[in-house]
Amino acid sequence: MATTKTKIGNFEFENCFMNAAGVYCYDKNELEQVINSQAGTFVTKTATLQSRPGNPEPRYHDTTLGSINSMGLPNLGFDYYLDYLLELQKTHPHRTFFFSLVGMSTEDTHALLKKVQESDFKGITELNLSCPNVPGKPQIAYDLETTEKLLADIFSYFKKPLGVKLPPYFDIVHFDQAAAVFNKFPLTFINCINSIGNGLVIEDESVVIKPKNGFGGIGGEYIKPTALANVHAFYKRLNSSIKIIGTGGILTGQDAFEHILCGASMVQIGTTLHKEGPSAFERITNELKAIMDKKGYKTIEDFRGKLKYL
Ligand SMILES: O=C1NC(=O)NC(C(=O)O)N1
Repeated sequence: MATTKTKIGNFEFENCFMNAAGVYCYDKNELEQVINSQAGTFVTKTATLQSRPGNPEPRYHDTTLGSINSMGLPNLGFDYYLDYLLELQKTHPHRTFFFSLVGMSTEDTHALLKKVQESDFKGITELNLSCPNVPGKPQIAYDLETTEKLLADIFSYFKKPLGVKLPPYFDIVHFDQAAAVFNKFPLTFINCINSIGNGLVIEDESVVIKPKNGFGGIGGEYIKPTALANVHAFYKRLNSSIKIIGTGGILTGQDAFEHILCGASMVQIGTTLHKEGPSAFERITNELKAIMDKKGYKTIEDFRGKLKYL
């Protein structure tokens, strides 16, 4: 029987599936459900220095092919998630979890990361450089000069495992330029992709979410081709020490197989988890194992990154 174990940095995980930040991770109750599922680990909702109510509702809407959201980074605040993560280090000492965070300003981002650096947190930090839904705030990683300066400043003091959550890029030159920036830093991983920002879903004659006149991040089946392209583009360009987390359009084991074939070492599930609940981890894991068994792959390393070209 195939195993879907994986490794990110110096950490091993029993399963290469986890939630995507924003889904099943707002509070202890939701995170506990992911801990108790077949997921290999979890990532918290992106935490900001102070708690945030987020955008006006309705701000999330499922569609046949996926979802649209403009949550606006609602979260219980950095201290809530850090306290819980430190508690889990006592109750689940052999597990490693991800802490997603971002400041509402550059100063806040540094304040957050300095608090993590000074804390006893032993897990992995995911810096969210790609939220498309805070009015007036750009998706940071679309500004590569700012991103490079931010990472240079961060790595002058931050010595714990750190990765970045990226927006989708759509231009080969941007893949080249972004990879050249990321290769300058000791990143543990990059996570491709966040939702495709500022899409518009209409039902009858109306938008379906309230914030920003209905503009929101798109997830689900719609975004798998873009997610796969970003995973593979960076897999081919980054130093092998920087692992890739694949996020976007995972509905089945086949979708996960494709993300790993493109180079992903971990796969995050968002929209499908929101629709199906944590039982999706067991279903998708079993579907992937069945594909691996059929093809004679024992571990994900047997086919990771080995996408064939014509
Ligand atoms: O990074 C994010 N991506 C999303 O699609 N939505 C959330 C949010 O709006 O909080 N954040």
